[in-house]
Amino acid sequence: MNWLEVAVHVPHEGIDMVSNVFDEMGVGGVVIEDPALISKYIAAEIWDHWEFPPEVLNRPMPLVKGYFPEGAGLEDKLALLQERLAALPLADVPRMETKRVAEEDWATAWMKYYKPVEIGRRLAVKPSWEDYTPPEGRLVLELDPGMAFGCGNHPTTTMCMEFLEEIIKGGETAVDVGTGTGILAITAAKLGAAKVIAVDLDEVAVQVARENVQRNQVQGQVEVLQGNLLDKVTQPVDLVIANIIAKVIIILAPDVRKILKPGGHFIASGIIRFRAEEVREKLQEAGFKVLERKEDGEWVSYLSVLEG
Ligand SMILES: C[S@@+](CC[C@H](N)C(=O)[O-])C[C@H]1O[C@@H](n2cnc3c(N)ncnc32)[C@H](O)[C@@H]1O
Repeated sequence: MNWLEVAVHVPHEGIDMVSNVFDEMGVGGVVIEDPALISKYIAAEIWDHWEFPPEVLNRPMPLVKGYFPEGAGLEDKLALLQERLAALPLADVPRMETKRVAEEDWATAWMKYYKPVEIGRRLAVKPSWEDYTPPEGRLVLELDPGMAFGCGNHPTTTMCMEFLEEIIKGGETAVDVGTGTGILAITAAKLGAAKVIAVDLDEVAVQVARENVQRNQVQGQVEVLQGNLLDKVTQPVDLVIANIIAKVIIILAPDVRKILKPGGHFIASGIIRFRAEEVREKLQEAGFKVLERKEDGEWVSYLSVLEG
């Protein structure tokens, strides 16, 4: 099925009114792009990292977008929408723009961005729909990311994989906090970890990670659980991996200390560069010695060890 995207340009005070018009017409999944709100969030440092093109940030007015299925009755729906927008108590009638969107573009557009990628000295990640023959000696992870994060194409993930390659000797127990697709837990298992608990808050990620664990036949080593940070973990482990964000790493560090065996490692990633020193201090305060720092673009990852 194809869809018609209707973008309505509206002043800030009209955003809720236009969303409500879409809702009343049975249009679900309304998208709001409000440059003032985005700028406010950026200024308040609510996001560690953001990527908005200048045309979104500099747009003079917010946009409210709704999606109509193409087919019989579309003209009437658009006429009704126009009528309802004209009746809103706003100084000017909001301007409307339309664009066709093909269903298959939505469903599969992201797939073209995922290609097989070789990571570190011994690892490779292959999306499940791509053909790839690894060079001798590379361990291949086969992943289908679905709606979860982590297909080996983000530096925060690849830096963790490189650390895992360095420290896993075989037989370790580990926890992967915020597992997404399960990529880091599966990496640890393929490198020889004996037991990995992979946790994510998001039930979609948990489902995707479980499928990827099966796909890579590491179900004997990796257990995927839905949970908040370390709330499902009680046993002491040799290694904790967390690729989340700086704020969460800071909160997590004292709890990681509680479940790590003495001399255990903590791989912390997803740290935006401007918060990297603050994270290092918090790691040290929590009793960790930072062994190595990696950086790639705006992102920093630390490998640390529990002292004492
Ligand atoms: C940046 S992704 C990392 C995914 C994967 N580990 C990787 O390295 O590519 C962060 C993941 O952490 C999960 N997450 C965020 N907050 C969490 C929390 N409080 N407890 C557990 N998981 C959390 C998110 O749902 C997301 O899947």
